[in-house]
Amino acid sequence: MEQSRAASRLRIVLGHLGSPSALNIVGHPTSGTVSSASFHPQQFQYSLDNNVLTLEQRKFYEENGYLVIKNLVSDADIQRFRNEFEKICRKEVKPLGLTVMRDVAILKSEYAHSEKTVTKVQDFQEDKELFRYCTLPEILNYVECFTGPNIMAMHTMLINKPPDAGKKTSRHPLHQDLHYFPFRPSNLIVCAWTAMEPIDRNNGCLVVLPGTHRGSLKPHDYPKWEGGVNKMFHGIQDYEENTARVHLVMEKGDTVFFHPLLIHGSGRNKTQGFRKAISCHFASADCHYINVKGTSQENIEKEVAGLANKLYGLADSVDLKDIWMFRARLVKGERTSL
Ligand SMILES: CC(C)CC(=O)SCCNC(=O)CCNC(=O)[C@H](O)C(C)(C)COP(=O)(O)OP(=O)(O)OC[C@H]1O[C@@H](n2cnc3c(N)ncnc32)[C@H](O)[C@@H]1OP(=O)(O)O
Ligand SMILES: Nc1ncnc2c1ncn2[C@@H]1O[C@H](COP(=O)(O)OP(=O)(O)OP(=O)(O)O)[C@@H](O)[C@H]1O
Ligand SMILES: O=C(O)CCC(=O)C(=O)O
Ligand SMILES: [Fe+2]
Ligand SMILES: [Mg+2]
Repeated sequence: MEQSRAASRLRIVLGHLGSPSALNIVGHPTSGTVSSASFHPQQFQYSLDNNVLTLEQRKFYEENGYLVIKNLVSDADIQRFRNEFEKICRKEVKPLGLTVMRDVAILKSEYAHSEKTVTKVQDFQEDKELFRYCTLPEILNYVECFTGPNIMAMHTMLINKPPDAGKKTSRHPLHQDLHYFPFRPSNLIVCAWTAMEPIDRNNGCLVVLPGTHRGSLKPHDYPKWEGGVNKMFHGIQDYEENTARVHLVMEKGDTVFFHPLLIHGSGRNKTQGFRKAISCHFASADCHYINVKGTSQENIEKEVAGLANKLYGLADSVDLKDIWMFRARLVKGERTSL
């Protein structure tokens, strides 16, 4: 109660921010003045006013760029995602537009099609079962705290990190997801990533550098790893070696929401199991596309355009924007811009 009153006061203080929810004042009007010593408007630039996050959770995200919600997705839902993923691996279903990735270390192996050859599937927006993840009310309830009410699912993945074949290729180098995205503003983008089983340092949990979302987008390129690097797994070349890394140990169903500038990666899978997580990047439909030519993102755009050319015969000059518009899906509210 105390918190929601504080929140409604904040809405008044922060009215100038201009977000629709910031102007939508609910609760008790307050005529008293608010001491600037107890409120720091500038600290609330990464999340929107809402009655979902506690003040503590909101402050944590503002400071750290991520927020873990325990036990958010049910076992029953996770089992359904798992079943559908297995069907995809066995080629019993072939969703339109889906990209199937194999780990660079096992490309030449002789496995039959099974979950043992698939490292990741991307762009499952046409798969009803998997896409349910992006529409779960419990997920969207939190997403809205960052995107506001008009929500687009922009990018989807189910990651099946394989046992490391000895070359450390199962690692994901430290990166910022915004490197891959030609839309802004970054503060209206958030990733939801749900552990489909217990995940810790043994099977390669997410590793984050807290607070790095407050920095800028850094140049990315392939890390110079001896054992090889997966296609498009770009990493940051010159991050602060001294920045504290935090390993996110998660239980099945736990979900982390994180900012697209947060530097993160994941470690090697030292177990014999395939470590599974499902995720979606959401953005406010009010975001706009940008032209990345002349920016540090040009290298990834060229690579994606090259792939589109090879796989679909699209012109090399194809604008990334068109690909994003085509696979983006509205999940709540109105499709205003993206
Ligand atoms: C925020 C978010 C976006 C962050 C990220 O997810 S970062 C990682 C994003 N990664 C991607 O988007 C990768 C997309 N992957 C793909 O499109 C596919 O997996 C492809 C790389 C095109 C492979 O497609 P596939 O149908 O398997 O085609 P092929 O078996 O004929 O292979 C075509 C050529 O690609 C090579 N390849 C396949 N998988 C990998 C790999 N994991 N690492 C490095 N190279 C790879 C393969 O050796 C082949 O090369 P060539 O024989 O043509 O020289
Ligand atoms: N010193 C480093 N230089 C560059 N990248 C690093 C460094 N340390 C970690 N990383 C990146 O961060 C990711 C996670 O690191 P982490 O230390 O958890 O994984 P790991 O080295 O595979 O396993 P572990 O340290 O638990 O044996 C790695 O995949 C790697 O991409
Ligand atoms: O290893 C993971 O599950 C996270 C991968 C990741 O950060 C990404 O694909 O952008
Ligand atoms: Fe990522
Ligand atoms: Mg390490």
